Amino acid sequence: MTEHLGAFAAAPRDLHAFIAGLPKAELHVHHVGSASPRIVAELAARHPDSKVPTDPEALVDYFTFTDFAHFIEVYLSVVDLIRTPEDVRLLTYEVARDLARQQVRYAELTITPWSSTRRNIDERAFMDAIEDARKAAEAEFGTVLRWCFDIPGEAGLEAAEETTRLATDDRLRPEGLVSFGLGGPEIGVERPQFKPYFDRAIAAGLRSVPHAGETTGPETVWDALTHLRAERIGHGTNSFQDPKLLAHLAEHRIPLEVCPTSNIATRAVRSLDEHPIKEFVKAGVVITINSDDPPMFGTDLNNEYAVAARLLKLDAQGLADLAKSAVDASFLDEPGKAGIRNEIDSYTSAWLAP
Ligand SMILES: Nc1ncnc2c1ncn2[C@@H]1O[C@H](CCC(=O)c2cccc(C(=O)O)c2)[C@@H](O)[C@H]1O
Ligand SMILES: [Zn+2]
Repeated sequence: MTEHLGAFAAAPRDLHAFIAGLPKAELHVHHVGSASPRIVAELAARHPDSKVPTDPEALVDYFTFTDFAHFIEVYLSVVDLIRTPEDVRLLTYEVARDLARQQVRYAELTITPWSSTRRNIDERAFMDAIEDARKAAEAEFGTVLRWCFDIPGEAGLEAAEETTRLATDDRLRPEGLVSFGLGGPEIGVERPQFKPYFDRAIAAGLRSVPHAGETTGPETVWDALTHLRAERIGHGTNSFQDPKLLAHLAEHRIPLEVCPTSNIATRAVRSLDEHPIKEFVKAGVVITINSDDPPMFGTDLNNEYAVAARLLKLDAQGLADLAKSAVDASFLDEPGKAGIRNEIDSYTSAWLAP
């Protein structure tokens, strides 16, 4: 990707059109955090005891956050709207539809099953709902979905135990599950305490993708690498503060799942122009571009690619290379990866042809 820096040739409008049609992979996007304003409003209307607005326009204000803790508080009020297996199925199917509209061919969706099972959604019915939506989405939209089950760190070790059980029990574990994560606030939630749970998930064949360095410093990223054996890092934003860490990520080709607009919306970073994405590229770190909780942050994956194009001064070929980096860093099988890479190449050649 680096070779395209400084080659911002196409007009921005053309680049937006290029991005809109570019086949993409999304590696860091949360299930509940992807609920569109229409779905949130529909669920809120079904559950009038909730404080979530029923009017999609009022949601814009509701989704304006003062800090990360406020974001999590609002996030949990939306989690509270998901009360039945049918809510889970509808949400998952509609999320897939929104991804397909953006030419997302493959997505790893982060799901927090504990948040649903503790709200008395039957665990078997929960798994069936997400799998049913996954299969329907693949058949109807051609978008392949895979799951990352994450521990909500702040909820403690009981939630960790339950998440690990749901992810590793052969009778429950859904076919689409590929990875294991750790989310929520980082302050006061030390990564090493989750080592035994990650060990069990990894032993069961899952890949390790914890959030780290989003709201705390580079030491949390080191902890995620050392104790949780992270293969990719969710955000990793504050890695830029430690040159040795950047060198380590680059040398071991551990990708960062960068979500630029999310970091501004949760006030983890002051402005897009101050985002360390340029430092990551300069240090040779593999980056992937992602949307995190798109409607809550007023963004989508296409917009995140446009942001990356601006910050990294990328042209169409640079954007295609970025899209291929996400395919390479994904947990899709090799034939699946090759298929999307080929699609990206043919689309880009046709776009660039005179
Ligand atoms: N940018 C983000 N960075 C980090 N995480 C993010 C981000 N976006 C979304 N999340 C999600 O937030 C969840 C947090 C849930 C949580 O802490 C909690 C605590 C106590 C009770 C309950 C409950 O359900 O009752 C939940 C995480 O598991 C994660 O999947
Ligand atoms: Zn996230």
